[in-house]
Amino acid sequence: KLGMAFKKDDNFGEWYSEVVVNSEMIEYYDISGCYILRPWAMEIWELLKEFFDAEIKKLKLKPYYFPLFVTENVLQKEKDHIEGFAPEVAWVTKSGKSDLEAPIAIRPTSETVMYPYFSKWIRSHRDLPLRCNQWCNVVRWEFSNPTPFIRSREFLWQEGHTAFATKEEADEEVLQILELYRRIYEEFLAVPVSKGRKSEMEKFAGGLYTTSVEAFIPNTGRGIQGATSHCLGQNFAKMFDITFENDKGSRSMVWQNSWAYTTRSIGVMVMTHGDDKGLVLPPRVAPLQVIVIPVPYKDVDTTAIVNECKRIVETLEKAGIRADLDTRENYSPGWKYSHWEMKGVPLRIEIGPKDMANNQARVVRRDNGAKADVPTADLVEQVRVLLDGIQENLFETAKQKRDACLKVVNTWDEFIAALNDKKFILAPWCDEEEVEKDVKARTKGELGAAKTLCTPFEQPDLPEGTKCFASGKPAKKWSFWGRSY
Ligand SMILES: O=C1CCCN[C@@H]1CCCn1cnc2cc(F)c(F)cc2c1=O
Ligand SMILES: [Mg+2]
Repeated sequence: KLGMAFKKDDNFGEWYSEVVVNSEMIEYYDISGCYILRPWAMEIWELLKEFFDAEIKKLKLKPYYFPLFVTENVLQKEKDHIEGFAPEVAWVTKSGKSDLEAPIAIRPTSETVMYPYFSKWIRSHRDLPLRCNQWCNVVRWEFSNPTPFIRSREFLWQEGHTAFATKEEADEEVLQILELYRRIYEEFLAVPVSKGRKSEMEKFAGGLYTTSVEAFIPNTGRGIQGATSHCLGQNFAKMFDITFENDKGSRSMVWQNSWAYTTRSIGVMVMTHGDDKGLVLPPRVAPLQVIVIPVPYKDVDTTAIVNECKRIVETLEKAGIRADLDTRENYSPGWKYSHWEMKGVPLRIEIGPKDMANNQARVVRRDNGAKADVPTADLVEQVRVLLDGIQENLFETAKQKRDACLKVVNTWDEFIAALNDKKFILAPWCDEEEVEKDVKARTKGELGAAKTLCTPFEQPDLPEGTKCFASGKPAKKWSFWGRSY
């Protein structure tokens, strides 16, 4: 099937669903909220994982794998850790025809699975820091509208869980990981994000503080959390008795962090860069960076053209560029152009008789459609330049679009107008939770309520006497507000 039935600016939901299927990333599954991730998605996940895993190994993280299952009493260990989450927990209650003695939960996150063993493994300060990361799936039986990559009942993620002797070490690592998440989004997925701190109401209830990278989807005017890095303080050390003998011979509780990014990141990339021809892939995460297509001509030697295409692919692959050719006889060149545009391949190379005669290649960019005739002798160099140019252009374009949606407001009326205008709102806030709750109450409705997305680390100047947009009280900080996913 070629071409898109829905336009991105007309029907975003249907457009998105069509792009992820037509680009062969996703196959819908017969259980709601569950999706099949096909190679075109998994290869992107693996490219991100390759980068992130290498970076956390530099930070001395060790790979672990903990069980998928957790007992009821362990999961319930701490009320405020999973309070409010209970409806999302999936349970195994039978094996075959017989009931299990006690129901077993499928991990929605792994704190309660891991921390009893952290308690066992950490005895003295020589056992610290403990740095554990696992790549796995988690299950959260959510009921709000399921969306491929963005909100699914099972998703893939990495979850890092670390323990330190001091708060300083924990605080430092929280930000080191957050910077890696910024790089995942900005340097690989070409998606601009804002680093900041979650409010007391929006943070992970079991932790001390939460930092996150926040993205924004202009088409829906919704913020979306890209990844999160929590300092847990000593809360879980207290719950799970994770202590160590310090150098004074007494016992101290450890300081812990936990952090994650998920396959949601792929969905954010699709939403950000996709267009009405389909997916648009940033080269650094493109499973295929160049597709070479022979353009045969009547009574011209097709074999020579195909051989030239093979030679070009080999040359590009030797240079570390992910390239392939499409020699399928039963499809026209035009059909192939549309197919590989739908899949978002950053560069297309067309080789026809004229190109052969002139020892050149016709190179076409997916992001802006620009065409160039490149001498085959310069091809590797030019392809590298073009791929870097596409990566940069996608990021800058996304940044400009996101910044065009940014609205600084100072009053309630400005806030409501900006909210209804699908803006990414920056507003002065008195930092009172009651006010946050009040804004939620006053903005709830069909599209969901507005909430704080994060308080950006980069704070604009806050002139003395600036009032909170919602309460009129003295503002303490600038925060991002908006509807969200
Ligand atoms: O966000 C992270 C990073 C990786 C490790 N976990 C933390 C906090 C997860 C917060 N959270 C998030 N969702 C949950 C859903 C549940 F069903 C449940 F039982 C518990 C949770 C839950 O604790
Ligand atoms: Mg949730």
